[in-house]
This record gives sequence, C-alpha cells and structure tokens, in this order.
Amino acid sequence: MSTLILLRHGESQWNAKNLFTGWVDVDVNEKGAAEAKRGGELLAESGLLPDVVHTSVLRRAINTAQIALGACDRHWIETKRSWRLNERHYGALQGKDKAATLAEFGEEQFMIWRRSYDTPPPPIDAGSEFDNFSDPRYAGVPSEIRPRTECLKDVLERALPYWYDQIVPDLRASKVTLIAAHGNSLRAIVKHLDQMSDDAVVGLNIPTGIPLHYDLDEDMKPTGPAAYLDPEAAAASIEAVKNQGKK
Ligand SMILES: O=C(O)[C@@H](CO)OP(=O)(O)O
Repeated sequence: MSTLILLRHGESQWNAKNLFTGWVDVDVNEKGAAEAKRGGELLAESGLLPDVVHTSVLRRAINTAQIALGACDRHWIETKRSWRLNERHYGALQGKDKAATLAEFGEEQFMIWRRSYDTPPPPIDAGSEFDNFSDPRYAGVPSEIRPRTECLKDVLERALPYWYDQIVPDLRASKVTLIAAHGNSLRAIVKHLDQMSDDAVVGLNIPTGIPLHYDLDEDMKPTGPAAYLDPEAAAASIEAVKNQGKK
C-alpha cells in the first residue's frame, strides 16, 4: 500500500482579496502561513511523515510545503517541482475580482469559467499585466504547450504525465508522498484518483492548508475514501471556497 497526501496551499494574499489568481505568483498571507503550519502539525499528529514532496513552481505552494514540513521536522526531504502541478491558468480572468466578474457576467457564466470541466476562460492578452508566458521559470516548457488559459480538462492532461513519470515511481518505492499544489490542480488529481465524472467534479472544492490522506493499492487506486486530517475545518473551508464571489 502507498501513502499519498495532497495539500492545497494556505490562504494566499489574493484568496483573501477574492481575486482570480491562476499562474500569478502571489504568496500565502499570515493566515495561510498559520494554516500551513497547522497542516504540518496534523501530519505529525497522524504519524504521516513525508519522504518526498512534489510542488508546483508557484511560491504559495512552495512556501506552504516548506512551512508544513518544518512543522513536522521533515524540512530536509527530497523535493521536486513542476509547472505541471501549477494552478489552472485562469486566462483573461487572472487579476480580476471574483465578485465583480460574477456581477458583470452573471452566475451561470461565472460558474462555467470557475468550475466547468471543459470550458476555459478567454485567453490572456500577450504582454498584459498578468501574462506569465515569458516568465523564465517556463523557459523549458515548449511554447506550443505553454498555456494562455486552461479548463480543468487541460490541467488534468498536463498533470497526468507528471503523475505517471514522477509521482507514481515514488509511491511504488513506498515513499510517503506529499503533493503541495493548488485548488484546481488538486481537483484534477482527485478526479483522476476517485474516477469522478466530468459532472461530479464541478461540485468538488478543496480547502486550504488541510492535508488529504489517500491509501493507494498497487494499481494506484484508493483502497477507500480519502480523509482530511481535520474534517471539521475542511468542511468549513470547502464552504468558503464554494461561495467565493458571492456577497
Ligand atoms: O483564483 C484561483 O486561481 C483559484 C484558486 O484560488 O480560484 P477558484 O477557486 O475560483 O478556481
């Protein structure tokens, strides 16, 4: 059996401001750092001590992982990072206020952009303020696959090669494996693991900073339902994520 832990970054500066974030590299705020620390304490309390951590290349996931690992004395473990674990690229919505977007376009369009499986927001304009296309960290990503917007299906398609090539080998080697990533990149991974339908994943929201524990069999299938290490806090945070944008 293999142990996998998924951890969404703690609250970010833009989560708190209610802005669409995507590939914009904002950090966790004070509350987010506290959530990350608590996440690490939960790992220690549960005896789930990671042997390896995989993160995106965005600082809110990188710093959340480091704070959480520090809190359970595993700050020294092997670390791997990939753009394939990044948040969904939010296209032209990056930097926009969620409540203002909801008011301007209406709830149906807002929810299609936020949660539909296969409809991406409009692409971001090249050279606009929150366009990350030429950021040096993506220099090694072929330009034809470097996104200017993404739907969840696109995220799953770019995350799966990393899952199979980098994460599954660690799980097969019996390493307790932590993935520190983002609301939508983790939704894609959960969809894959739990074999959720395209319709069911619309209702899936991931709380900030609370480790989600999976036991996987040798076919990398969950042996039972995944469990949040603090179910009560997870339920409250899921509700808050769900209602973002609404006044
Ligand atoms: O703005 C974003 O990048 C994401 C995660 O914070 O938001 P949402 O939950 O609306 O997909």
